[in-house]
Amino acid sequence: MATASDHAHPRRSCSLRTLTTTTPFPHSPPGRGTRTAPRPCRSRLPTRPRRTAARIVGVTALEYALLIPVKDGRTAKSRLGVGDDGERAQLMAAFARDAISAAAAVPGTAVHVVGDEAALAEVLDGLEVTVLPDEGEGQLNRALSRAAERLARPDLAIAVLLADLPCLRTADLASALSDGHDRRFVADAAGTGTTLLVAPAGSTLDPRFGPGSAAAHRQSGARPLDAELASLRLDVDTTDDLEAALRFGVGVHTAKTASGRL
Ligand SMILES: Nc1nc2c(ncn2[C@@H]2O[C@H](COP(=O)(O)OP(=O)(O)OP(=O)(O)O)[C@@H](O)[C@H]2O)c(=O)[nH]1
Ligand SMILES: C=C(OP(=O)(O)O)C(=O)O
Repeated sequence: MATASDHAHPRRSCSLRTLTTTTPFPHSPPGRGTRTAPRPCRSRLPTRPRRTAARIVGVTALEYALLIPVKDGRTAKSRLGVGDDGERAQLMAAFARDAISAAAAVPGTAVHVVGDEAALAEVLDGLEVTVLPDEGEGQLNRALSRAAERLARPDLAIAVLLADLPCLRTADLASALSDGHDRRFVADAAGTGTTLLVAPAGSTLDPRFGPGSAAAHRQSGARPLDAELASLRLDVDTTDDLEAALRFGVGVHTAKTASGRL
């Protein structure tokens, strides 16, 4: 179960855009208000977001479905030269928990992890996400396209955030999601990969993740976001990346898990 110390975010309701109350919300963009600390919720298939309820309480309605693909920890982060398979799996889980915790706090956004629900049970324990099955047969882009098709709705934008972003700050993600209405992406710090792809409502996601994905997304017509968005660009694939992330500042899970490992 996630605790109140998860990125210092209070927990939220699974029905989105919850109620106005008194709990401060540390990483919210200015003026976005506060939240309750409701119960976490997970299910295999998402129900339609309850927008009516959001309208009744007069706060932000659902605008974005955010897909976060997470691999089974046993095969993840093979390029990370830290520890054995088990330790790498623990680090990957910590990166994912920090990224998901920050993402789940963006107003108007529902987080859907794409992956194997049973294998990820511990990683996702207590987080406010739904889980969509990985139907990609080993192909990340296929898994993302299938998940997007499951959620498709004319008024819903769909975005993909990779899970290896232990530094992610809610404000950076909120800023990127609200920067325009076109199909757009955020390149990683190296400029070659992609950490976020956003497809506006009514468009096709057309994900092109993998080696050289920044160029591939640009060629597909997506617009690169040029704002700083530092915490959204620091993906961790290698030990050097992890060191850079630790220097920048990681979330609580990664800080704890990485401690003494480098
Ligand atoms: N569900 C799902 N997630 C994936 C798949 N491939 C990659 N991911 C996730 O996508 C994100 C980016 O992937 P990579 O950086 O290549 O991560 P990785 O495959 O664990 O790392 P390497 O083994 O070093 O390539 C990470 O959050 C992965 O967990 C896939 O086939 N299915
Ligand atoms: C899948 C990607 O991530 P990475 O480069 O971290 O493997 C990507 O950037 O498209």
